[in-house]
Amino acid sequence: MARADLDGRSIKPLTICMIGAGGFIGSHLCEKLMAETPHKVLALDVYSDKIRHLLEPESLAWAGRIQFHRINIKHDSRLEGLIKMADLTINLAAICTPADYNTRPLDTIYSNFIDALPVVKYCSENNKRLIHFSTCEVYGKTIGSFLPKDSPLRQDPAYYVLKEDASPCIFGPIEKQRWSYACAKQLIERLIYAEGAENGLEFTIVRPFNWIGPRMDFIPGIDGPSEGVPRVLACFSNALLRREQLKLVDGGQSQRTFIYIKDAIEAVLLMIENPERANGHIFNVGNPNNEVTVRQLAEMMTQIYSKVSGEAALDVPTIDVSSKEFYGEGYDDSDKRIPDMTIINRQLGWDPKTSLWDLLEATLTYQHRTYAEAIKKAMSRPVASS
Ligand SMILES: NC(=O)c1ccc[n+]([C@@H]2O[C@H](COP(=O)([O-])OP(=O)(O)OC[C@H]3O[C@@H](n4cnc5c(N)ncnc54)[C@H](O)[C@@H]3O)[C@@H](O)[C@H]2O)c1
Ligand SMILES: O=C(O)[C@H]1O[C@H](OP(=O)(O)OP(=O)(O)OC[C@H]2O[C@@H](n3ccc(=O)[nH]c3=O)[C@H](O)[C@@H]2O)[C@H](O)[C@@H](O)[C@@H]1O
Repeated sequence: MARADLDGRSIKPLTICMIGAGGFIGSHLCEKLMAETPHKVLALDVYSDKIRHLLEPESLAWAGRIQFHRINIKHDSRLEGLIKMADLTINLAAICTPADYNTRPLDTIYSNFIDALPVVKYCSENNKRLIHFSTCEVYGKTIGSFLPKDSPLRQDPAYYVLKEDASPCIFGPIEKQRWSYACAKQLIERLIYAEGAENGLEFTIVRPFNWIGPRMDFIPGIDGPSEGVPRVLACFSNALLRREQLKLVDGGQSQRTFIYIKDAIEAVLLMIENPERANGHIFNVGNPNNEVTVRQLAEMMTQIYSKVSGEAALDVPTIDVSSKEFYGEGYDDSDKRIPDMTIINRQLGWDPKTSLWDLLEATLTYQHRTYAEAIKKAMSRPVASS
């Protein structure tokens, strides 16, 4: 049966240039596009491990519809040609782990702003549609966080719900280099918006709110550097797999809404296949029903991992650490992130489905199956003597 868009028109097969296709979100998007659509993907990245199962063997049902190009977009003259060959470019490439923002601020700013510039330019000059991945971090802190602790207004959604077309972007001072990422993302959003306004670029900007699931980041010492600090899902998974305490930064009081990657990818597919409804828009993509403090997240993950692995949890499963100890000088944090869903709901009729419990159970089952043996082996190896 021919695929139809939300307005009943049949969808023509597209060629998509996906930059950063080998990452967490890219791997899920490629999987969905191969399994459920006729679209072709030119997959650009410096790594391909997370999409290897889609590239080999050549007998796969979608062979010929996905092509990997090992390209660093910082310096590769093939970029423009690949964008020209495609109907649509999706840019996911970025440094996007908070441990880097204050320790490698230059790399962070270059990656999120400077390196994205040619992509925007080539799309604009060649009249190609662009879906660019920004972040919910562009909202920074909530207005409510500046009110007195006991102010009743803190409970009023007007002071914390984050709306694409109304909320301000509130970052800390320059010396808090945590905001280097958010600020670079904000500027590239403004540039894309301006290309749309002045030069007619067809664009959609996505602001993900803590998408999580299998293949997110890496487990230090197993499929990433031992000293590396991934995002919270992988940090907590790593501690659970090693039977270590989960570290709560500054007491784990910050709040987040987590969304299952598979729900979020449905929203991206709707954007891809409904350009008339998605062009010119900025979309929050999150799950406002899945809010927890980081401490609650740690408690839930501990309980679920115990169920999944059959191992009893530690007597004291968490430990408090200061942000300076954990991330170093210049760290700062978003206090609360509730996405307003009005625009995506109106334009694309999309809503998230999966509860936090269910998504953590699916994800931790994957983590256990994928890493438990490798961790056991690594931990039983004698430490090399100097
Ligand atoms: N996962 C989330 O919840 C989340 C939240 C907010 C924003 N985002 C944004 O979504 C995008 C994708 O995030 P992700 O979670 O998949 O991250 P990821 O780190 O898993 O994926 C990014 C990919 O981009 C590639 N890349 C980076 N620089 C490159 C370069 N110069 N040339 C070629 N490839 C390059 C990396 O190798 C990596 O595979 C990023 O822009 C990120 O800022 C993600
Ligand atoms: O995912 C998003 O929507 C955006 O937010 C993330 O930022 P953040 O949520 O702060 O990063 P996480 O590593 O997921 O941390 C969440 C919270 O857990 C805390 N944390 C993290 C790791 C840990 O071991 N312990 C711990 O308490 C952090 O301090 C933070 O308050 C990242 O910046 C991006 O991937 C993305 O743009």
